[in-house]
Amino acid sequence: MSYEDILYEVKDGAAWITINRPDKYNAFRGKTCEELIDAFNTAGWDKSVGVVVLSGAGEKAFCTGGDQSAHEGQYDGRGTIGLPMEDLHSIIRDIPKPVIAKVQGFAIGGGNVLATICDMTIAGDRAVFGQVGPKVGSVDPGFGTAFLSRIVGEKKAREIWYMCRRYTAQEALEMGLVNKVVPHEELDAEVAGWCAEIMDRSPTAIALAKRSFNMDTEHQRGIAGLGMLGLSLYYDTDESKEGGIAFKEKRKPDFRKFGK
Ligand SMILES: CC(C)(COP(=O)(O)OP(=O)(O)OC[C@H]1O[C@@H](n2cnc3c(N)ncnc32)[C@H](O)[C@@H]1OP(=O)(O)O)[C@@H](O)C(=O)NCCC(=O)NCCSC(=O)CCC(=O)c1ccccc1C(=O)O
Repeated sequence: MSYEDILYEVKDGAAWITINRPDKYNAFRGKTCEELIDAFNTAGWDKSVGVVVLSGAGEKAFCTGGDQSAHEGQYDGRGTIGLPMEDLHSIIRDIPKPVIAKVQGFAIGGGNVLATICDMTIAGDRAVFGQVGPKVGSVDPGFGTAFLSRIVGEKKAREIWYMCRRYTAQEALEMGLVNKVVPHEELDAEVAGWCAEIMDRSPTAIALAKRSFNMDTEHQRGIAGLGMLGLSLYYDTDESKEGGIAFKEKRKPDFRKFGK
C-alpha cells in the first residue's frame, strides 16, 4: 500500500509511523485510519522491527482525533461510524511489539485515545492532553473511556470526559497518562533511547508480556463494538451534529435543548 496521509520509516529496528496531516492538526479521516492499520500490520509482523513509534508531523499536534471536515454525521470511510476505529484500536493492542506514542503537541479527542492505547507515552513539555467529545458531539464508548479509567482512575477519567479540559504534559505525567516528559527539543532523542533499550530485550518475552497486559481489559473490545453502534446512531442526531457544526463555525455549541 502506498501512503498519502502517513509516513513510515524503519530505523535501528524501530518502525516510526507518523500521521502526516499537520494542516489538519493530524486529525484522521477514513483513509488515514486504513493506512495506519496497514502500517501497524507491516511493522507488527516484520521480524527486523522490535518496537513501533506513533507520532504526528509538525510541532502543533500529535493527533486531534476525527477530521471534522470529513464528518457530516458519519465520517467518510469504512466501519460502524465511517472510520475503522475498532480495527485501528485493536491492531495497536494486537501486534506483538510495544508501541510508544511520541506526543509533541495536542493529543486531543480520538488522538488522545490513540496515545492512551499505546503501550507507553513519552511527551514533550509543550504537549497538551484532553478530551473534547461532549463539546463536539462525540464520545469514545470503548477503550477511550473504559481503558482510560484503568490508567488514570475512575474519578479522573470521568473528569476528563465530562469537563473537556486541557491538561499539560506535567499534569498528564502526574495522573499516569504518560511515562516521561522531556524538553520539547529532546523528545526524538529520548524516544530513540527507549527504542534502543527495548531492542536489547527478548522480543518473545515482551510479546508475551504485552498479551498478558491486554488480557485484563480484553472484554472492553466487545463492549466497544456495541458502543460504536450506539455512537453511529448518535452521530445521526441533531444533538451530535450541533457539536460538529459549532466547531466548524467557531462558536459555542447549544446543547441545552437536547438530552434526557
Ligand atoms: C486541537 C484544538 C484543541 C486546538 O485548539 P486551538 O489551539 O484553539 O486551535 P483551533 O483554531 O481550534 O484549531 C486550529 C486549526 O486546526 C483545525 N483542527 C483542529 N482539530 C481538528 C480536527 N479534529 N479536524 C479538523 N480540523 C481540525 C481547526 O479547524 C483549525 O483550522 P483553521 O483552518 O485554522 O480554522 C481544537 O482545534 C480542538 O478541540 N479540535 C477539535 C478536535 C475534534 O473535534 N476532534 C474530533 C472529535 S474527538 C471526539 O469526539 C472523541 C471521540 C473519539 O475519540 C472517537 C471515538 C471513536 C471514533 C472516532 C472518534 C473521534 O475522534 O471522533
